[in-house]
Amino acid sequence: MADANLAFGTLLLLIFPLALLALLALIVRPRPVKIPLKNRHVFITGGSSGIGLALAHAAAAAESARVSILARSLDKLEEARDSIRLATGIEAAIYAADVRDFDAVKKAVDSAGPIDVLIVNQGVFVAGELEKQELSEVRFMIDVNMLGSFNVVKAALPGMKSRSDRRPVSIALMSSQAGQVGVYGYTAYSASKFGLRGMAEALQHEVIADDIHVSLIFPPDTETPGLAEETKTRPPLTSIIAASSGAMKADEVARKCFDGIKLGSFFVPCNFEGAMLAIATAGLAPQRSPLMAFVEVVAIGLMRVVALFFQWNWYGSITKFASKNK
Ligand SMILES: NC(=O)C1=CN([C@@H]2O[C@H](COP(=O)(O)OP(=O)(O)OC[C@H]3O[C@@H](n4cnc5c(N)ncnc54)[C@H](OP(=O)(O)O)[C@@H]3O)[C@@H](O)[C@H]2O)C=CC1
Ligand SMILES: CCCCCCCCCCCCCCCC(=O)[C@@H](N)CO
Repeated sequence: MADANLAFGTLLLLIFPLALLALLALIVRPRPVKIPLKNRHVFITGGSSGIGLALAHAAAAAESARVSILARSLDKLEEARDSIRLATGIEAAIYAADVRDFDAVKKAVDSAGPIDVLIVNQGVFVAGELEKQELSEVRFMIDVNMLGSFNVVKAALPGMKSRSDRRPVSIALMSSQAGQVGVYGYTAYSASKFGLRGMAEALQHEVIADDIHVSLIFPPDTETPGLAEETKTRPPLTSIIAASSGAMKADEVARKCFDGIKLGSFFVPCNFEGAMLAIATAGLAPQRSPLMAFVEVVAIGLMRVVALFFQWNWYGSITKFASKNK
């Protein structure tokens, strides 16, 4: 009897997880891939400031053959180019264009030449309750963050598909943890970032046959000029909820991005809270790592409990604020 129990226990504890892992290894899609950075062309939108600038520095340091950055202000682009040259000796190509202007983006992308790693990073954020926010601000965030990303991908895709270098290539979209969970003060911003997820999932279906791999990056609050500007007018509740996830430095985020891009990871979380969010919001996202798939399957129930605790805490803060302001 004791033997039977032991055997049964061993079966459950050992064989079941191993069988699950083996099954997942057979079915995870897309298949595992390695995307080399060395000697390749990395094109970064919003590459003149914050996370984008850190990405440009990291790409140059990774011995990319070429680094191109695109943003609106030529002054900031030139400053960025100088700082990249100073730090790495690499001369980045700069393109002044607004992502809302498809023709301008197309012109920049065409003169930059075929792209191996496209990082669609530009973004704007103005926090505020929808009731107080102007519709022009809502439109601004949707236009730059979402439609702007469509413009960039649409402009770059033909060249990426018809590349002569047959090695795998990457399209990475900069979302945010506010693109995984709706946050007070971020109705428009969260919508613009959640939108990128739908785009990324569908796009991956469409481009996998061309060996193009989509990544979706989810940083927490990150120390950048953009965040410094945003915090001046951010509602206290937005800051309180955002502080549930530890703040990061731009170059730490950049490092996580390239780790994820090189493995073709669909979700790229950046910190521990991000890893929990990735599991809690896995849904039907593609997953190419059998081990991560295993962790998702095993931990998803527990992560739902953790998520409910976070919401319990956030609704507590919201209620406290509401009664204070009555
Ligand atoms: N910082 C944070 O806390 C977090 C940021 N993110 C996301 O990371 C990305 C970068 O953010 P961050 O580094 O903080 O931002 P910054 O404001 O520091 O930099 C934004 C970059 O985007 C460019 N940009 C803005 N609007 C446009 C436009 N219409 N066309 C072309 N380029 C544009 C800016 O240059 P210019 O103004 O000259 O055009 C600049 O290079 C954004 O998508 C943001 O949503 C995600 C999570 C957290
Ligand atoms: C399983 C559950 C785990 C839960 C962890 C939850 C943490 C969520 C915090 C939300 C953070 C939002 C940051 C937005 C950053 C951003 O994009 C702005 N700074 C604009 O740039």
